[in-house]
Order: sequence, then C-alpha cells, then structure tokens
Amino acid sequence: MARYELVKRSVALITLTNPPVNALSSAVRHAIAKSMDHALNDPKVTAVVICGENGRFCGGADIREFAGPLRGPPLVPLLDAIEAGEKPVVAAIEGVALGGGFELALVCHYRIAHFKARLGLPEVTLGILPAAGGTQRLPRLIGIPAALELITTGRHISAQEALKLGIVDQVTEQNACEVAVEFALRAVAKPLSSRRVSMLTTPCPPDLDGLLEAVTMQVKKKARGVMAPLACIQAVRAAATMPYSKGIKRESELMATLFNSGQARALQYCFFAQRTAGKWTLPSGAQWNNSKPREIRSAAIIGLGTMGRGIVVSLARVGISVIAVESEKKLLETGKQMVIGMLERDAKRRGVSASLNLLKFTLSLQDLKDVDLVIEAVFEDMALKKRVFQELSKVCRPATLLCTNTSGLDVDALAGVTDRPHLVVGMHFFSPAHVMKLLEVVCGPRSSSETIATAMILGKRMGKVSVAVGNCPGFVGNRMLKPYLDQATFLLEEGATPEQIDKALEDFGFAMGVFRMSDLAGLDVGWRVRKESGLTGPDVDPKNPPRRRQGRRYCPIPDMVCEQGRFGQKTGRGWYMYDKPGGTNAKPDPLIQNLLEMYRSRYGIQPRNISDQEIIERCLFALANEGFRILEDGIAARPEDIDVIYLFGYGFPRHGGGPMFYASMVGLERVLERLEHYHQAHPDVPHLEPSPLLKKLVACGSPPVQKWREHIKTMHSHL
Ligand SMILES: CCCCCCCCCCCCC[C@H](O)CC(=O)SCCNC(=O)CCNC(=O)[C@H](O)C(C)(C)COP(=O)(O)OP(=O)(O)OC[C@H]1O[C@@H](n2cnc3c(N)ncnc32)[C@H](O)[C@@H]1OP(=O)(O)O
Repeated sequence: MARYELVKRSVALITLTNPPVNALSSAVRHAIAKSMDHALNDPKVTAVVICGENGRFCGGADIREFAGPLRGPPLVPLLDAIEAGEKPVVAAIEGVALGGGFELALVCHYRIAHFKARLGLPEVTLGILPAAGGTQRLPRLIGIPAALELITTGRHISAQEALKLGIVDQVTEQNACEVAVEFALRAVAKPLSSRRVSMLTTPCPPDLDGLLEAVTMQVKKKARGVMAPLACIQAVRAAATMPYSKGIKRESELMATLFNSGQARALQYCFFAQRTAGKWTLPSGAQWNNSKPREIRSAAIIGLGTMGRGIVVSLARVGISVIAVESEKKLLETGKQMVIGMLERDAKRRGVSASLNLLKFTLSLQDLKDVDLVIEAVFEDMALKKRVFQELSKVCRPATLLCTNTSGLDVDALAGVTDRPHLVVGMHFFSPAHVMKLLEVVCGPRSSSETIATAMILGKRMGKVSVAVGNCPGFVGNRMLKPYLDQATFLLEEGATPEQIDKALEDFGFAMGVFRMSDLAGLDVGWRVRKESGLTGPDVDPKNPPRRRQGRRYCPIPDMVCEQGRFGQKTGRGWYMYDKPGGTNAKPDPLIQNLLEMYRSRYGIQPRNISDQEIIERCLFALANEGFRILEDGIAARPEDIDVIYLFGYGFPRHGGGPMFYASMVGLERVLERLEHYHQAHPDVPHLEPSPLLKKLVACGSPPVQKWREHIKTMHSHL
C-alpha cells in the first residue's frame, strides 16, 4: 500500500501503491503512518518525499469506504503529524492530487508538480467537504476568494494555475519524484515553521461578510437545495475567523452533518454509476472489456439541422475528419456557416485552433464511399431514414458502420433495409449535441459487439457519457419521458399551472421544469409524433370520448397549445411567453391561464389545490415506474444506466441520484404505496399502475439499487 525506500542515502521516498488512483484506503493510511514514523525516527533520513505509483499522486480518500464503518487511522491526525514533523517533506505530484490527495500535499512542506498534473478539492461534488484540513489550510495558503472558488466548485486546476495561485512551489517537465528528491536535499536544515500551512494566518479580504454573502447567493442560485457548497462556505469562514485548532473542529462538525446525508449518498452513487455505465454487457457474453472497437478516423453526418451540426462539431474537435451532407445547396451553406462559427467559438474558449481543415461539405452521398462511419441525422421520419440507409448501403464500402441519431424510431427496422445489419447501431445524441454529455448507444438485435464497442468508445472520445440501451420506441430516456409528461399535463387539467409544476420540479433540483424544458425543445416535435400515432389530428375517430385515446386517459391541452402556433421558445410563445421568437426569458402567459380555465369549464372539471408533494410524487414516481418496466423488458441493463441517462440527458439533479436511486432513497415501499394510491384515483392511467418489478423488489425487502439486478429475470434482454 506504500513502498518505503532510502534514496540518495538520506531521503526517504514513500510511494503510495494502491492502483488505480492510489486512494487513501485504511491500508494506505496505515502504511503512510508507519512509513512516516520510520522516516522521522531514522537518523539517516534527513528529508522525505511522498509520491504515487504509476504517475498518479493520489485520488483522495477511498470513496468506497464511506459506505461502511470507518476503520484504520483517521486522516486528520495523520496529516497533522506529517506537517508537524521536524524533517522536510516534499510532495511529488504527478497525475492527480485530488481531495484527500491534495490535502496530503498541503501538509507537506513543499510541493513539486509535474506540468501535466491536476489538483483540486472535488469533495463538494460528492456531497461532502474537504475534511482532512483542506478547508482550513487552502484559505491560509492562497487566501479566501481563491480557496472559496476551488472548494465550492470542486474545479480541477492545472499545475500552472496551482503555481500561479501559490499552491505548488515548482512545476517541472521532468520526473517529479527525481526533482522532488533533489529539492528535498536542498531543503534540509532550512527552517520549517513558515512552511507549515496550518500555522499561517489566513489573508482576509476587507469585507469578508460581503464576500461570503455573495458566494452564498451564487451557490444557492446555481445549486438550489444542495447542502455541501453551503457547508464549505461555513468551513472557509472558520478558516478566516478561528485559529487552526478550532477551525479543524468546525470542519469536522460540518462534515458530520453531510457525511451520512441522502445528498452525499446520492452524489457518491452518481460518481460510481457514471463509471459503471460504460461497462456494457450483452447476454452473449460480449462486453466492454472483451470486444475490440474499430478505430474511427473519418465520419460523415447526414443532415445539418441542429443535431447534425452539433454532431459535426463533437467529432471534429476530437480530430476526426467529417464530411457533412445536406440535400439542398442553401441548407448546406447555412449549415456550413453555423458549424464553422460553432467550431471557432469552441476553439477560442478552449484556447486552441479550430480544426476547420477536417471538414468537408457536400450535396452528394457518393462522397461517403470511404468513410469509417456515418451518422444519419435527418428529419425524424421513418420512410426518409429508410431511404437514406438504403442509399448508404449502396454507396459506402462494406465495412462502414451506419448509425442513426433517431430519438426513438426502430433501429432494427433501419438495419433491415441495409446490406449490413450487424454494422447498424443507434447513436442518440441530445440537443445541443456538442454540449450535452449523454449518448444513448442503441443496440439492435443484430448490432455486432464490435459495432457497439465502436459506438461506445467513439462517444467517450467525444467526451460523452455513453450508455448502451436496447431498441424499443423512445429507447430509455424518451420512453420514460412520456409518463412524466403525461402526469404534468394531467395535473394541469386538475388545477395546477405550468409555473406551479415547473417551480415544484425546479425546487426539487431539476435544471428546468417540464414545461420550460418542453418550450426549449419545441412543442411541435411531440405534436407531430402524436399525430403520426393517431392520438390527435384528423385521423382520430370522432366517436372517441374527448379526453380518452386508445382506451386510456389523454390530455389534449398540448395539442390545443400547438394548434395556436405556440411551439415554444422558437416562436416566442409556448407554455410561457417570451420577449421574442428565440427568447429565453419565460413569463407566465394569461392566455394559457384562460385556455386552462376554459378547458376545465368545458369538461366540467372542478380545479383543486394541488400540493408540490403531489406534483413531485406523480411526476417522479411515474417516471421511476417506467424505469422498472424498462429493466423488466431488458431495455436497460441496470438501474445505474437509467439514472445516468436522466442525470446527463434530462437535467435530473445529481443530489437526487437519478429516478431509480431517488425511488430507492424515498423507499420502494413508499413509492409502491403512493403509486397504488394514485392509480386507484386515476385507474385510466396505466403508467401509474405499479410495475411487477417494483412489487417484487418490495416483496424481497427493498434491496439497495446495486442489488436489483439479481432480482431481474429478463426473458428477452434487448441488450
Ligand atoms: C457522523 C459521522 C461523521 C463522519 C465523519 C467522517 C470523516 C471521514 C474522514 C474523511 C476525511 C476526508 C478526506 C477527503 O477530504 C475526502 C476525499 O478525498 S473524497 C475523494 C475526493 N476525490 C475525488 O473525488 C476523485 C475521484 N476520482 C476521480 O475524479 C477520477 O477517478 C480520477 C482520479 C481523476 C481518475 O480518472 P480516470 O483516469 O478517468 O479513472 P476513473 O475515474 O475511471 O477511475 C478509475 C477507477 O478508480 C475508481 N476511483 C477513482 N477515484 C476513487 C476514489 N477516490 N475512491 C475510490 N475509487 C476511486 C473509479 O471508481 C474507477 O473504478 P472502476 O470503475 O475501475 O472500478
């Protein structure tokens, strides 16, 4: 767990050896304590260097240990002892120094960083705070404003920024351990008192209260209802107003309030869920670590609408040559100018040059014959997509992968019109595709493991979180959206307003309420889908009762809104009104109020007061209920995948963990009971009927999310 060597005859080199990130597990803490004791008591040793094996200093505390009882030497006294030692200790930071790893570096008397190293205190992203002295030492070292920013955001910084801030003493392009050993030899016999960060006086800004107040407001606005950043601010205040000995106690008290909180559990779950999601498996045994992806050097995108443009940018900025195809000259020219603008702005922001030389724009599919992979991003129309895939089959070389960006159509039906169904896969990007991190990789029954592996790795290369899902209408994300949207519109019928529903969801932590989100996405998309599926429009049988379709409750209000030409932000009117078409400032619209009132009186609905609790329960439990069905159907392999999709694609708050984790946190028994209650009240809404898997899990004692898989007996996995 830590290697101890004597180098240059008098320097003790302590190397943390806990792959992959040298996390500070109890065994590592024990080994550090033992090694330090040895070094400080060996008269041959004049200085100490601490580094990490495999070019990684330390990724912080072992997060997996947080779920169990605390064992091993506690970190704070261990780190205090290193700082208090009478021999100079130098941290040789390569790779990462994060969280507890950064706090370990802060107790060393000197810090040498490799120029590629990254440092940071990301604890806040895990729902906790840097509780090994980080909130007390960093402000003393770099001042309150900079420390506050780093601690409340969890942002990683480069070695160069760390040098500028005064966190590290030297940045090197050479081997950081070797440089640190030489540095340590030079530090022998120099006084250490000024190098003990906990002994420094925190440089205080003139208006400390004003600054803390401003940061508190900022944090509350950005992360509504999230506890950890607020606790971080209080801990930093202690660093400014208390001696270290008291400040560290305050840090520990604040940590105690966070450590076992639901938010911390949810955020730590998200950390691992995100990493689990990339580990796809198929019933055949093929999986992420035994399937070889193809190397993709060139790609083509068909369609330069909003999605197509975002996909071109995502590919080009990671060095893939892209041929972009449109059907008309004018559309091609407009798309080209927009892509170039997006790439230039993106490059400017990242301080690199725009990779415009990788782009080619064409009207001819014939130009695609040599590309490695094609992503179709044309209009959401099955017949059109089929024509494109047939054409691609003829044009592209036999080994070219054919992908579709459909948001819910049958991927296998598209595969069926090609000469290579095994090379067809869905790559469902989320709008705007160059910004949103989620990629659903839709595995058709005939998609080969090599095809899936290639799409998954390509997503990762583009900086996306790729999740493998099965092929069914709407896949995972959009399939679950339907019951969620339905509940929101039923609540409108019953007496709620769009603002009330959105506020309840935003207070819960969603980036945007359901109606604001729909306005942003465009209301016409769903309207067209409903018309195509016979739910609205001229094809609806007039004998249909007005608020029922296909044997279940149906709310026509969204259709009525669209009939008025209100398609959301793009038309300046939707569920809300905006200053202008394309405006983003949503204001309640009295016309919508009128529409709702007229609608209710027309159907004799007596509006009632609806509580926020009912809004949250009906929307979120219906969402999770569909998630359970998706697991039963084998469309998602595990609840973590569903949660990751909702976290990265639909703005579900991370501190809620995702719909499935949230259901488990509320308690499956309670979710079941509430769904039964609401289904009894609304028997014509099948989505409220508790799914068999939910019932089964409750019958099995409501196991934790990570164990649900053991209870899912899927006969026909789509993965
Ligand atoms: C009433 C009760 C009172 C209780 C008081 C309790 C007091 C307890 C004392 C606490 C002291 C606090 C100490 C400290 O302040 C707290 C911390 O340090 S929290 C941890 C902070 N660190 C991080 O957040 C870093 C997390 N890791 C990363 O960001 C990345 O992994 C990385 C290091 C940048 C590397 O990225 P990649 O190369 O892309 O690799 P992966 O991310 O895929 O990771 C590989 C592998 O490693 C696992 N892993 C990574 N970090 C950790 C970790 N810190 N602990 C455990 N495991 C980790 C990751 O899950 C991957 O695993 P795999 O998927 O391969 O199984």
